[in-house]
Amino acid sequence: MAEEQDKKQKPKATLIKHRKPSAGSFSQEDRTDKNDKKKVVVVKKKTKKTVPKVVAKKEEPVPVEQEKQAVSSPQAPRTADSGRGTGTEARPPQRPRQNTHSQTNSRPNGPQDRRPYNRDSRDNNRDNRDNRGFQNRNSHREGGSDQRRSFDRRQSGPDASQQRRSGGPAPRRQGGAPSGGPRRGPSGPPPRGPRRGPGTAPQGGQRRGPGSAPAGGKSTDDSLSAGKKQGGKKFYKAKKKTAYQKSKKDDVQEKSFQIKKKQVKRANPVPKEIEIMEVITVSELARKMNLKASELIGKLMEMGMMVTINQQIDAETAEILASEYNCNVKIVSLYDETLIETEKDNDEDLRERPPIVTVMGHVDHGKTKLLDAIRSTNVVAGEFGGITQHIGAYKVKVRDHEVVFLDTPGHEAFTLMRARGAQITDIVILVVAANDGVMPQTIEAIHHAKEAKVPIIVAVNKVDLADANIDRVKQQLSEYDLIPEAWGGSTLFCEISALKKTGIDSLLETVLLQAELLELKANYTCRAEGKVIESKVDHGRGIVSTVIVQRGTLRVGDAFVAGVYPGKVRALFNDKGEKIDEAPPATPVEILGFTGIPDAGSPFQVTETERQARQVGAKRQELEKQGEAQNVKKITLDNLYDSIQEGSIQELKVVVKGDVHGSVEALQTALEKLSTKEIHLVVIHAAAGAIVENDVNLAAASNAIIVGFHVRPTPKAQMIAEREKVDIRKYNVIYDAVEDIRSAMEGMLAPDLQEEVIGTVEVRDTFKVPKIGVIAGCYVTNGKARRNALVRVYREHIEIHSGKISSLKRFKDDAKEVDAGYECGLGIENFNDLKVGDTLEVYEVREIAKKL
Ligand SMILES: Nc1nc2c(ncn2[C@@H]2O[C@H](COP(=O)(O)OP(=O)(O)OP(=O)(O)O)[C@@H](O)[C@H]2O)c(=O)[nH]1
Repeated sequence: MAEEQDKKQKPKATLIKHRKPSAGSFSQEDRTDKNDKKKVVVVKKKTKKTVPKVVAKKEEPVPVEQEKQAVSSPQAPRTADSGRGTGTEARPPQRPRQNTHSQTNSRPNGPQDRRPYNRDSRDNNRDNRDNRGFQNRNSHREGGSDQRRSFDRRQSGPDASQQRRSGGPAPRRQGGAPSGGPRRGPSGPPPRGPRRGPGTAPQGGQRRGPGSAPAGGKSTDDSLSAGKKQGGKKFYKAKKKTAYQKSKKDDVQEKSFQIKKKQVKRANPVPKEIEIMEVITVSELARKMNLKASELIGKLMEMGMMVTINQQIDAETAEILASEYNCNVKIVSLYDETLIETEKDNDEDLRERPPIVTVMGHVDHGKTKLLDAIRSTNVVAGEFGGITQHIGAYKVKVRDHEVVFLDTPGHEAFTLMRARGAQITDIVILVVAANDGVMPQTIEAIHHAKEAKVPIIVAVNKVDLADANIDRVKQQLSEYDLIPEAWGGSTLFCEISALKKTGIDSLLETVLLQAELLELKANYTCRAEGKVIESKVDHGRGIVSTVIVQRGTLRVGDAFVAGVYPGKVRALFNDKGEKIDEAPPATPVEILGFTGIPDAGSPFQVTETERQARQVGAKRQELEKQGEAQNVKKITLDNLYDSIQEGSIQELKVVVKGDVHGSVEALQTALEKLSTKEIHLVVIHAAAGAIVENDVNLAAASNAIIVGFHVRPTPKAQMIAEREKVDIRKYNVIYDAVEDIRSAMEGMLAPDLQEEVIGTVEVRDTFKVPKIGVIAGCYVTNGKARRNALVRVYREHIEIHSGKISSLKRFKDDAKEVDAGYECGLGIENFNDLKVGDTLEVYEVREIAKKL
C-alpha cells in the first residue's frame, strides 16, 4: 500500500522536476516553484489523510510547516488571501496563482484540448455570479480568472511555447480543471468518470492523459499518467472528496446566493396600494404588485383556486391576495372612465325636435311601398325632386315640421338596436294589410314596440283592395290592446293605400300629433350626441357611418367617440348626399373620420378634445375585452335563481314558440301560472313556428329566455342566440318545460343531463330496404353524425320525430361516425317516414354538473 502510494507520488515529484526547465529563465522562481509544487502535493495529500505521510517520506524537501499549514487549513487555497499568503513571500506573483490553481484543482490532468473551453465557461459563470456580490467566491474566483489569464498566456505566450517545445509540462496541466472540478463533483461528475477510477481515465479527456502520453515521465502528463496508473485510485478519491467538500460549500453558497437573489428581487417592493378594475388577470395583478405570477398562482392554489396566468380573478380575491403582502387594493371602475360627461340641459336650450319613426309590419303588407310613398309625396315632389336616398334614414317635411324615418327593415333595425341598448325610435308605424289582417309578424312587431314602450300608430294599408276589411283589422288588434279612439281606446289608426298614395298626409299628420303628445325636445347648443344606425366601408372614402344626432349640434372638426372608436369629423353629408357643415338634433347624417367600424346602435358622443376621445376610446376597448371575458350576464335558467336572490330581476320574461298554436297557448298559460310574489313570469311573445332571428332579438333586447316546444331555432337565430347569449330551451313535453322553469325559479334546477347537438344532417334521398325500412341518403352539413346517437327529425323546422340512429354507412361500409361535408346512409330506429328535405339534428345527452 505504502509502495503504491510512493509510486503514486513519484509522478508528482517528477512533475516538480520538470517544471524547472519550463520556468528556465526564472532561477529564483525555480525554488519557489519547487516549494509550490511540493505544496501542491501536500495539499492534495492533505485531502486524503493517508497520502501526506507518503509524501513526507518521499519528498524530503517538503517543509513540514507548510504541510502542517496545508493540513490545518485545507480550504486555504480556496481563498485568495490564503492562496497567495502561502506563496507571496517566496514566489513571484504569478506562481501563487498557479498554486491556488493547483490547490483548488480536483482533477489530475484535465483533457487539455477539450476542457479549456469548458473550464473557461465555468469560470465565466462563476465570475458572473461573483459579480452579483459574493465575497468568498470572489476571492476564490480571482484564482479562477487568474487561471484563465494564465491559460491565455500559456496558449499564446513565449513561455508556453517554450514549455511545449521543451516537452515541459504545460502549466495548465498542473492545475487541470481549476475550480470546475470540485463543482462538477457534487452536481454530477460524468457518471462514468469516478467509476473508472484511477486506472482508467475518469473522463474522455483524461483518457488521453495517462494513456497517450509518452512513457518518458518527463512531462506533467506523463508523471500524472504514471501516478494514475499506480495510485490513481487514491488520487481520485482525494479529488472526489475535495470535490465533494467544495461542492457542499458551493451548495451552501449557491443557496445563500439564491436567497440573496430573492432578496434582491424584493428590492422592488410590493406597492402599498394598487388600483384595479372589477376583474383583473393574474399576470396583470402580479405586474402591479411587482411579483411573479407563479407566486400568486401558488397563493391562489393555497386558497383552493386553480387559475392560470391569463385567467381573471375578481377584485375581492385580488384584495385577499394583496393583503398577504400588506398591499391595499383600490377598486376603480373602468366603466366610469369610459363615460363622457354629458352637458346639462337648461330649459332655455331646449327646443322642439322632429320625431324619429320606424315602420314595422308583416311581410308584404306594404312597408316599403309606404316609405316610398312618403318620400315621393314629401321629398321628391317637395323640395328636392327625384333625389335618390343615400342613407338608411331620411327627413321629410310635413307642413312646417320635419319627421325622420328610419328606412331600415323595421324589425331588425329596431330590435338589434334595442338589444344594444339604443332606443332611437320615438314612434312605430304598424302597417297591417286590410285584406290580410293581423299576421304573426304583426304580433311580433307589437311585442317589440310594447317592450320598448314606444307608441304605435296603426296604418291599415291596401284599403283600395276589394277584400279589404278594416273592421276586422281593428278587431284583431284590439286583442293586443290596440284599441282605436273611436272604440274608446287610445291608439291612432289611419287608413291608407301606399299604392295609390292615399291617406299618406293624414298619416303624417297623425305622426306629428303623436310627436306633440310626446313633447319631443332637444338641446341644440350642447356637444352632439346620437346613435350609429349603420356603418360601412366605402371604397375611396373609408369608414362611413350614418348617425342620428339626438341632441346638440354636430359640426365638422368635432372630436368624437362612437362605440369604442375615437374619431374626428372630416366631413358631413345629409340624407340626400349633400355636404353639410353641421347637423342639429334628429338629423340623420353620414360622417367621415372614424378609426374603426362602429356597430349599429353604438352611442356617438362628441368630446371636448381629441385627446379625450382617444383616451375614452382606449378605455372602452379595454372594457369591451373585459366584458367579453366576463360573458356579459344574460338571464338563463341556470342563473335565474341567483339573479332572483340578488334581486337583480323581479320579472322572468319568456318568449314561447311551439309547433302548433294550441300547444303554444297551453304552454303560455301553464308558464304564467308560475308567477310568485318574488318573481313575476311574463310571456312577452308567444307564437307558432320555428324560433327565428326576431324571437332571439326580442329576447336579447328584453333579457328574456326562449322556450321552444317541438321547435328549434333556425341557423341564423341560433347564431344570434350564441352571440347575444340568449338561453333557448327546447322541450317535447309541456310538463317538462313547466317543471324546469319552476325548478329554476325555486333555485332547484339541477341540469344533470344536458343535450349537446353534435351535428346536423340533411336528407337528400330515401331508399326502401326490404326488412330494414327506409334508409336516407344524407349529407352531413354540420358537426358529425354518429351511430347510436340520438336524433330529432325536423320538417320545416317543426319536430316530427325523435329517436336513435340505428344504422350509419359510408357507401357500403358501416361507419361509426361521418363528418361534416360527407354523404352517408342513415337509418332511424322504428321510423320510416323520412323525406327528402328533412333535417336531422344529431345530439347526445351528457351529464353536466349544476352551474352556480
Ligand atoms: N293594392 C295595393 N297593393 C299594395 C299596397 N301597398 C303595397 N302593395 C303591394 O304589396 C306588395 C308588397 O309591398 P311592399 O311594400 O314590398 O311590402 P313590404 O311590407 O315592404 O314587404 P317586405 O319588404 O317583403 O316585408 C307590392 O306588390 C305592393 O305593390 C296598397 O296600398 N295597395
